[in-house]
Amino acid sequence: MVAGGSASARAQEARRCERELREQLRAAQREARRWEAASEGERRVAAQLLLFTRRGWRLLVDRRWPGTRSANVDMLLVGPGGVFVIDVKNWQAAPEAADGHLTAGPQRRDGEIGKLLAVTRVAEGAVASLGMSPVAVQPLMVFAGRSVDDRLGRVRLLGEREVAPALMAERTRIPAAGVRAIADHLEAVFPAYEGSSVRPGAGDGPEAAPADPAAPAGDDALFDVGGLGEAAVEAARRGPVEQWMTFLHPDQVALVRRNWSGPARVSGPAGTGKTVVALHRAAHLAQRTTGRILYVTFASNLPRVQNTFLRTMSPAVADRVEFRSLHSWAQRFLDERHIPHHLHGDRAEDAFSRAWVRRGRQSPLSSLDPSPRYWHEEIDCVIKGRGITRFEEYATLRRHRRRTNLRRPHREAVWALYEEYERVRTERGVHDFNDILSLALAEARARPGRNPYAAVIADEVQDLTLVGVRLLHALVGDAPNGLLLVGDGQQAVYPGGFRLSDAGIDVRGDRGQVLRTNYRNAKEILDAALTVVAEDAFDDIDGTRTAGLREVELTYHDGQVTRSVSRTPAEHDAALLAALRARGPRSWPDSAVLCRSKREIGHYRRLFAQAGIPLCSLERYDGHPVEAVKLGSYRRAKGLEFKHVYLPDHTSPPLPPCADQEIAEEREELFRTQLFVAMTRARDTLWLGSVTTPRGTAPARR
Ligand SMILES: Nc1ncnc2c1ncn2[C@@H]1O[C@H](COP(=O)(O)OP(=O)(O)OP(=O)(O)O)[C@@H](O)[C@H]1O
Repeated sequence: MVAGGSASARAQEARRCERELREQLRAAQREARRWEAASEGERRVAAQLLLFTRRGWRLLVDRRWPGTRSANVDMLLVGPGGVFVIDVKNWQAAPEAADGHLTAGPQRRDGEIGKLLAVTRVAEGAVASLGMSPVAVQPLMVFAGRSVDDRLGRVRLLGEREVAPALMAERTRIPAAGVRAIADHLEAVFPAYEGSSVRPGAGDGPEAAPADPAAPAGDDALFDVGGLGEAAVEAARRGPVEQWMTFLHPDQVALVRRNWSGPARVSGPAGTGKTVVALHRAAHLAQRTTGRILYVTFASNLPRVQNTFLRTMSPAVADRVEFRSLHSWAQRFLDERHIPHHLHGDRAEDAFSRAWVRRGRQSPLSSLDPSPRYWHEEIDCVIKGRGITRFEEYATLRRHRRRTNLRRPHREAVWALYEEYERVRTERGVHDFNDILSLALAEARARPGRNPYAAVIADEVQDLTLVGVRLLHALVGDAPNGLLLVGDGQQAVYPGGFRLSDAGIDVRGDRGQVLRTNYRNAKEILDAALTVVAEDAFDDIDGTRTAGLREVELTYHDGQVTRSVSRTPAEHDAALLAALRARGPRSWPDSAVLCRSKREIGHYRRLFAQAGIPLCSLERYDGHPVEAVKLGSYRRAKGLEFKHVYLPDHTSPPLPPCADQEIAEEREELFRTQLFVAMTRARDTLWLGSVTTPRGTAPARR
């Protein structure tokens, strides 16, 4: 078709839609006119809403508020855009929302907002039993005879003209078939109000309105409420992975809505919906409070992706949830508090190299491991990461997830190296990442009254250091619903570790919750991944020792693991390209190629450019669907997921020589954990490439 032709087809279609809308609105107006006892203004609002019943939505009018004797709910509107709890106002004076208050003329009307919020909570509770997240329930106050489009906290304030376009613009959250089941359920929970003053006239009342002819035939008998979540999940499975969820498991919704009396933790194996719960909770808390919510992770790319998800899911509150990597947040925090700091990773690194030459290379440390890397990690993750400042503390410290048993002379040598590093670093006037967190912690503790958050959520908490967790705790203390830590010790991809008890955080009892159903990985994929870490028991941050091969419940869906063994690197790369091409370009936006090192990433970037396969670096991926294969490291893939994952050359890389067997084993184990994380990013298919020719005997590749 020529360009003009397609434009005219679009114009024709737009005219058809407009005609249809006009007809539907006229019918809705006729229907609203038959409402007895409603004022003219209320009828006009009703007409706007009845319009939606002609498009497959359901409107419940004048319902009893359960648990009260005589209170009523004006309207509940259920449609693809969610559940709307509606209060219609026909006020003499214009409403005004300012400084967190609703006024009309000289009068404060905050009580009306409070009442609407209270009944919204009842509706949330009602749909939670169907697995529907509270983020899909929205309170609306609609003003007859007024033009308004405003917001007061969670409540949207709309005039009679604004309400229909606003609802029309809502993104689809509930599959068409689910609308009826939810409405039926709400109809039972909120019974018809006996003393109703607004009644639809006889005959074709709003609930009798014909369904949208475009919607799939809704046969009540065929549709059971229990299957609602499943239907939604199936629809999501077909869409891009970025699609967000409205339906969770009722147990997950219970965690989202739970009232915790202090800090809480949600843990569980890979793919069990921890992030989903954390994001829905962030939105839920933002709906419940007027304060800000801080949502942090260790990785710098993940906050962007999570921000995009939350914006799609719950745009109304998105501005009050701040997604940050912990280090970038801490730097800004120091700026705001005018605390001088000078983060310079390279110069700090250089200071360490200098210290190693002076105090490490000739010390007993090099007989255990001659490469400085292990000792740098010791200072980073064990000493500074845990805020150790005195040798006596370090001398007897239990070094979590460090296998080598360092005796006193080694610890003394590490301490001497640490002190030298600190001396050189200070001399150069630079800070490392740990210093930034320590400075921020000191400031947060010194002036706790100025900490600005109603709640803090840390995702992938196992990757944070003890000082990082203490810092987050200092921001909210033990306030109810203040701190939520989300993560899984089995996915700790950095050396070292800590216990929550070291941070003075107590999550015993119902404040420590575990999710157990994997919703992401096909069975074949999870089995392959668990085989990698089967022998690696690990200590979780609450101190529990857990076997590597964990019991996980699976939600069944088909999947495939392909192992491709090549003789040479060139053959291997050809096999990778062939696998990507065989699945076809339409699969590429949902595919990721994950690598062990930066060098490999560079290699595959060049290879894909030559092959004409579009790429998007995980560093730049922000959670919006992109027409490209994602490329990044195992660590950068943390917290993300893809339908298809390709792991080229995935077997353990040759590790640097090391005399100490335990250090060598620790490195191997860390690599296995990273590989496990990379493998569990795959939802439907996993491609595992390997090369049999020993390195150095094949033509050099990278
Ligand atoms: N109740 C549910 N029904 C269906 N799918 C779900 C449900 N809960 C979560 N999911 C899906 O499961 C996948 C994994 O969820 P999520 O990323 O939150 O898991 P996670 O525990 O944070 O994983 P990881 O620790 O591996 O990063 C996502 O695709 C999510 O949409």
